[in-house]
Order: sequence, then C-alpha cells, then structure tokens
Amino acid sequence: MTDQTSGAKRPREHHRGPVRLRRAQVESGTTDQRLLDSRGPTDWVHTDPWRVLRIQSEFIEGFGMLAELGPAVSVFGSARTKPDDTMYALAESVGRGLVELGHAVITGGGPGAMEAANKGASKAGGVSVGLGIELPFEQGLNEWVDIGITFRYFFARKTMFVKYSQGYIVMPGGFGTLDELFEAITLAQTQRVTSFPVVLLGTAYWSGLIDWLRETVLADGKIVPADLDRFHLTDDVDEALSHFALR
Ligand SMILES: C/C(=C\CNc1ncnc2c1ncn2[C@@H]1O[C@H](COP(=O)(O)O)[C@@H](O)[C@H]1O)CO
Repeated sequence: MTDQTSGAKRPREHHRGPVRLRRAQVESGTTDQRLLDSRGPTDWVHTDPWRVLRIQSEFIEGFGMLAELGPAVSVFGSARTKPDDTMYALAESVGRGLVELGHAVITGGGPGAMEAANKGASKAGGVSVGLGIELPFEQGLNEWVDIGITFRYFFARKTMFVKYSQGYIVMPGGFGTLDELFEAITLAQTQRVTSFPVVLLGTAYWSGLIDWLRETVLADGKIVPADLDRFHLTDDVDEALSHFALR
C-alpha cells in the first residue's frame, strides 16, 4: 500500500478495536467469518472461564428483570408443605397481605409454601415472582409465578433475593429454608444488609431452634444477646406483615 502524501510503501495494516496489526500479523478473513466457519474442539464449554460468562449472564438477567420491581418481600418455606397444611393457607395469606401493603412477593418458585405465597400474591393482583433453581429432576416453576427466572447457580439466585427484598418472611421448612434464614441473619450480623426484617412464622415449629440458639449458642458465647433480636417470631400474619409496612 502506498502512502498518499509521501509516496512511501506502507505495510499491510489492520485495526481491531484498540489493537493494530501489521504485516504477517494481519489475519485473513473477518471475525464473523472465523466465528461461523470454525467448529473445533468443544471442551472449553466445560471450563471455568466459560462458566464465569454463564454466571455473569445470570446476574445480568436477574438484575435486568428485577431492577424495576419496586418494594418486595421474599417468602421462604418448605417445598414439601402440602395444600391441606395450615402453613399453606398461612403462606397464601402472607402473599396476599404483602400485595395489599404494596409489595411484590418473591419466592423460590417451587412447590409447597413457595407456591402458596405466589398464589396469594397473584390472586390478589400483585406481582408474583419465582426465582427457581435448576434441579437434577424436572420441576419447573409453580403455576402462580407470574415473573420467573430459573437459575443454574445458587449463589447468583441468592443474591437476587437479598438485593431485591426489603426483608424475609420465613415459614416452616427444611435445610433450604434454614440456609436462607441463616444467610439473612449472617448478612445482617456482618452489616452486609441494613434494616432487613426477618420474621419467622410458626412459633411451635421455630421455638425449639430459638431455645437452642439461646441455651446453647448464646450460652456458649458463639453469638451475643443482640443477635437474638435479628429476627421476630409470631403466629400472627398481621403481626408478621407489620414489619413491612411501607411509609
Ligand atoms: C424437594 C422438592 C422440590 C425442590 N424444589 C425447590 N424449588 C425451588 N426452591 C427450592 C426447592 N427446594 C428448596 N428450595 C429453596 O429452599 C427453600 C425450601 O427448602 P426446604 O428444604 O424445602 O425447606 C425454599 O425457600 C427455596 O428457596 C420436592 O417437591
């Protein structure tokens, strides 16, 4: 190639964003062409750098979908709560009550107490959100989820609950529920979240755990007395809801 001003011969040159390539470094063809033509080995889809992109895409999808949700409360509880269980009816009332207060309701999108809270929210005409998790068996989001996202990665999903909720209402549940409860309390204890009410519904179910926290964990100096004030215990839906009144 000849320089128009000096007449000197210029080397072959290619610009790729901020990169400048010359002479033998100039690649033939276009980037699209290389992308579409090459198949090559596929093992890279199982590597950590590729997973990082998938993780990133979950945060992008989650933030993008939930950023404009408005005030919301997450309701947790057992996937195994049956529709004829009193806790199912209670979770449904919680979902409805939160909507009446002006909140969207976020659950794990599964069956049981999650379904009940979504049902209450959706039937009350509110925003019913399910943040599901990919499971080894086919499950899908419960039918009362009106905005649903299914995550591959637990930690990306858990970030969404905390980031987009004003607090948590926790119904009786197993390991999944306990994990969610203790994560919330730990985030408050370590000042990752501020002003984040956590309400436990069901005194008969939770009392044993709270007694153990007081009599063993506190007595042994593993928590301080103020840590026991990080959650509220009640059987009464209205009392549970009173922690989430919007000013
Ligand atoms: C075990 C069964 C279904 C599991 N399906 C779930 N779908 C969505 N979210 C779930 C599921 N299981 C647990 N979670 C999360 O943990 C909490 C409930 O866990 P628990 O151990 O049942 O208490 C819940 O809040 C979800 O966020 C069979 O039906």
